[in-house]
Amino acid sequence: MDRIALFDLDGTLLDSAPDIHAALDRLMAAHGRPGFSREEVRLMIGDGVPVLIQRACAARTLADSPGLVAEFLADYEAHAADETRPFPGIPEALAALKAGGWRLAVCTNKPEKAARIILDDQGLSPLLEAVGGGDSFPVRKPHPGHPLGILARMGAEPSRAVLIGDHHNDTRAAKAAGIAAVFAAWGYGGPEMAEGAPVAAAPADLPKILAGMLAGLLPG
Ligand SMILES: O=C(O)COP(=O)(O)O
Ligand SMILES: [Mg+2]
Repeated sequence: MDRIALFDLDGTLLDSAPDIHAALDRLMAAHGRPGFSREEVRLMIGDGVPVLIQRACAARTLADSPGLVAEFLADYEAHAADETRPFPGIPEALAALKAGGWRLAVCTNKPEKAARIILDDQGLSPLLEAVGGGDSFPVRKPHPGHPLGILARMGAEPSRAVLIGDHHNDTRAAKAAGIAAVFAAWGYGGPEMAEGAPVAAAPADLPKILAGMLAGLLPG
């Protein structure tokens, strides 16, 4: 019986804010602007890099442009795995799910190239069947076409999947796609972003919660 766990990346599998913050502050400094606090950066993460840059530019009265996005990405890709690490308990939770027969994939608004750089660096890529980034499809979360596109690549049914994420973009994409959702409370989103989805307090809780949800999924 097929079962698929789709994981969000930033704030769910990875504590990636330190490297995003550092690259964003370098971009601001290069353009004569002050940097941000870590909390400010966490609140700007979730809608992909173009929106991150848009938000940062708006906060620093800097003209937003595709050039700035490219400038950020070139720097970020070179430093994406400097300090970024899986949250404590994530490697163990992924290994337990995999051993329990779950097929694992990533559904992130982070650009696919940067996502793959970190997943390779942290040795997580061999556990994953697919990685769909914010630039891998014509749409991204909260659009349901993002997780549905990944499931289609895997030849898998939405009714057999659970999407685990830390942002309302995750819970909304899952709901619109007919995919079960779990909210990752250890991430960057406030508790209101669960929007009614079951909440996992820590990565170690995932195997049990997902096993319980599987019982509620359609047989097949
Ligand atoms: O890069 C972002 O803004 C968000 O990425 P995520 O979808 O993995 O949380
Ligand atoms: Mg996230």
